[in-house]
Parts: sequence; structure tokens; C-alpha cells
Amino acid sequence: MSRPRGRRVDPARAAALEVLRAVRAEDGYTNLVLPAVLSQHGLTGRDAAFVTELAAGTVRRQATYDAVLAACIDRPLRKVETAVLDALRLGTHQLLGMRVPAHAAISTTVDLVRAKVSQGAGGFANAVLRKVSARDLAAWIDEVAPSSDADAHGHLAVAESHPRWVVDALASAVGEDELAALLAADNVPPRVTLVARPGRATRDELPGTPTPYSPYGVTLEGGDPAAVPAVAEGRAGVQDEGSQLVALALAAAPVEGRDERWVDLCAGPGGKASLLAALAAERGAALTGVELHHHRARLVARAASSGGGAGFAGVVQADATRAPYADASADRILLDAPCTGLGALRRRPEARWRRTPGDLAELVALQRTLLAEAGRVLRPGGALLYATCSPVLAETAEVVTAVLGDHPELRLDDVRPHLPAVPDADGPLPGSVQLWPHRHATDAMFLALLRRTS
Ligand SMILES: C[S@@+](CC[C@H](N)C(=O)[O-])C[C@H]1O[C@@H](n2cnc3c(N)ncnc32)[C@H](O)[C@@H]1O
Repeated sequence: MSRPRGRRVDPARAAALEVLRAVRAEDGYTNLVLPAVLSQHGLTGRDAAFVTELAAGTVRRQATYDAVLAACIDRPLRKVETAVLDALRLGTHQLLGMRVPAHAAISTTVDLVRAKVSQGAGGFANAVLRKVSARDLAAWIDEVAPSSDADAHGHLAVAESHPRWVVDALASAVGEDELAALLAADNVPPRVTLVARPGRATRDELPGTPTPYSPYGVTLEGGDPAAVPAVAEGRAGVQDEGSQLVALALAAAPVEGRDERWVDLCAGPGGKASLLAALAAERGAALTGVELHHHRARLVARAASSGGGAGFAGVVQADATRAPYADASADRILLDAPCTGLGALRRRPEARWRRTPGDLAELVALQRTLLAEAGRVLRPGGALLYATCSPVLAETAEVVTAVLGDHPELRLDDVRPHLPAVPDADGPLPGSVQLWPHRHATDAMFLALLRRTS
């Protein structure tokens, strides 16, 4: 295929290529880089939606596409110039994952490579993408993935584009029968869910469909959530239904006696703290948000002030492994611990490629220290909710079991009665809850309720 020099590059593809570069080379987050690049290129509406699918879908499906590209290129992918490889991944996503006609997917990628890299690289891209276009996605997966019979997890790692260690870890949590459904759900970007903060907004004033489990949520069909007046005024916010349920479960758990001092020990950026504070305000209690990192503590403070401050006692920048509270001083505690986030892969396209088994080991040590410290601050008769947006057993059941083993004054309680509307959510420990994207259309939040006996 020969192309005239200087042919116009499609702005949507150029924008998507910029997003891939920033995510790869600058450790950017797809969801943060995208709005900036879209606005630089003046792309809105359908064009913006196309770039979003192009970039986020390519990042998400990278393992599948790299396996296909490796079969079409006669040298290792690491020897392909990175800008060319990014463009080839974009072209492959258009060919195998979007309904872009082959001639358009190939010619626009070739133009992009010629404009951004070199004429010669354009010829290479053309030859590779012609090979990619010879099969559809299912046929390519048959060709390049290990067979399911010989290596079930290896097959899913390629077919559903997850790192092998993540497939193994998720399999231990969800079981083999539902593993493929879970991994497939991770590849579907979720609809935006809003929360109407109680006492400040009602969900009747929000657009969208009521969520099935949280009485405060709605799911939007599309559109910009920031354009919803209650969101712009801080009376409502964007929040996954699973996160809403975490806050609601803690608020619903009965406590004996005083119920005034609520603490969120890992509060940034403040989503659950905002919902908890609204619930606290309704019953004369107040929540303090604790957060280690300055910029995240500021986000919590901003969330508190945009809601008028009701229900917030304050925001403290501190290390919750040495929480600035006396023993047995808090009535309700949320410990929404830093975790791998492997339960929220739907909304973070690059997260699965960034996490390592080494991160998991570090996080587990931190989670255990934080939970033991939360147990120290909890008063007998109060309620402590441990939550993660990861279903990985090392971060959920194993952390709770280890801390209970070291602290006989703590015991596990049943959190399920406080989430009565949620079916099929039994967690890995008696009385714990595990939500799932493929079952509940939420992030895979884990919840365990702890009590202190003395
Ligand atoms: C899972 S996020 C919390 C999300 C938050 N609950 C929400 O709904 O918006 C965990 C938070 O813990 C913070 N964190 C990490 N280590 C901490 C520590 N030692 N003390 C306090 N906060 C910490 C992280 O910066 C992060 O903001």
C-alpha cells in the first residue's frame, strides 16, 4: 500500500496514541490522562467516546493483543519501537475489539505511524496489521493462547487479558467455575453510579436508574456526571454501589451505648467518608477522616466542605498505623485499607499491569498493622468494618484471621444482616461479605465486621 506523504492524521487516533504513550512512559492513569488529551485536541461527544474506547480498550486488552502481534512479527515485541508498538496495539483493538472496518483501521494506523515515526515504519505497520486482519478475535485466541485443557489459567490470561499471577489469585478467591465470568466482567467498563448523600439530596432528583442494593444510588445511562446539579453542589457524588454498601453496612451495624465518634482511618479521597458523614449527621454523630498523604487529605477536606461540613468532625493528616487516638475511644471505625485494587479493574484499565506480587506482600503487612491499630482504637461495644476493593484472599480472609489470632480481644461478627438486600454475597470467612462485578455489577469489595470484647 503506498500513501502520499503528509496525509492528514486522524485526530482521534493521534489522541489515543498520546494517551497510550503517557500511560506507558509516564506511569499515567488512563482515566486522568484521557480528559486532558481530549481537551487539548478539542474532542467532545462521539469523538471523545471513540477515543476513550480506543485508548482504554487497548490498555485493558494489551495481553491479548500482544500475543496476536507476537504471532505476526518475526522479532520479539520488545525490539519493536515503542511508538510503533503502541500504534499497532491501537490498530489491533480496532480490528479485533471494535467494529472499525479493516481498511479504515489499517490505513489510519499506517498514516499515524508515518506521521509520528517514519515512512518505513508505516510499511511495517501495514504488513503487520494485514496479518492481524486475517482472523477474528476468537480465531486468534484459539491460535495464540494455551489450550484450556492443558493450562486453563494460562488460556484465560491471554483470552481475558490479565497477568497470570492475577488470574491465579482471583481463581483462589472466586473459584474455577466463575473465574472466566469474573475476568470477562473486568473487561467491561462500568456505568457511572451516583450516590445521593442522605439529608442533602434524594435519589429522585438524580437522573438514571435506581441501584438494586443501595437505597441512595442511581446508575447513569451516559452523560457527564459533573453536569448533574446535585453533583456540582456536592450533595451527591460519583460512587460505585459496592463502596456505598461498605459505608451503609458500617452505619447499620448496632453499637452498644454511645454512638458519636466515628473515624475513617484511610479516608482519601473521601467517597465513603462523605456518605458516612451524611449518615452520621442524621443521628447527631460526627466523623473524622484520617489520611496519610497530604494531597489525598486535602481531597477529603474538600469533600467535607462541599457537603457543608455537616457530619464531619475534621480531617487529620496522620499515619493510621499509629493513629492519633486513645485506646478504646471510637464508636465506629471504617478501615478501608490500601490494597491491590484487583477488585476494581473495570474502572482502572492499566491497574492490572502495574501491580506485582511484591506489592501484595507489602500491602498485606500494612493491612495487618492498620487493622490491629484500628482494633486498639475501637471501644468495646463499638463496630469496626474492615474493607478492601480486592477479593484476593491474602488481603481479605488471611489479614483478618491473622489479626484475630494475635488479638484475642477482637472477634468477627456477622455483617450480612446489615446488607439484607444483597444476594449471593457470602465472603470467605463466616459472616463476611464479598461482592463481585460479575454477580452484583459492583467492584469486588470485601467486608468484615469486627467487635472488641474487652
Ligand atoms: C482504599 S483507599 C481509601 C478510599 C476511601 N475510603 C474512599 O472511599 O474514598 C486507601 C487510602 O489509605 C491511604 N493510606 C495508606 N496508608 C495509610 C496510612 N498508613 N495511614 C492512613 N492512610 C493511609 C491511602 O493514601 C488511600 O488514600
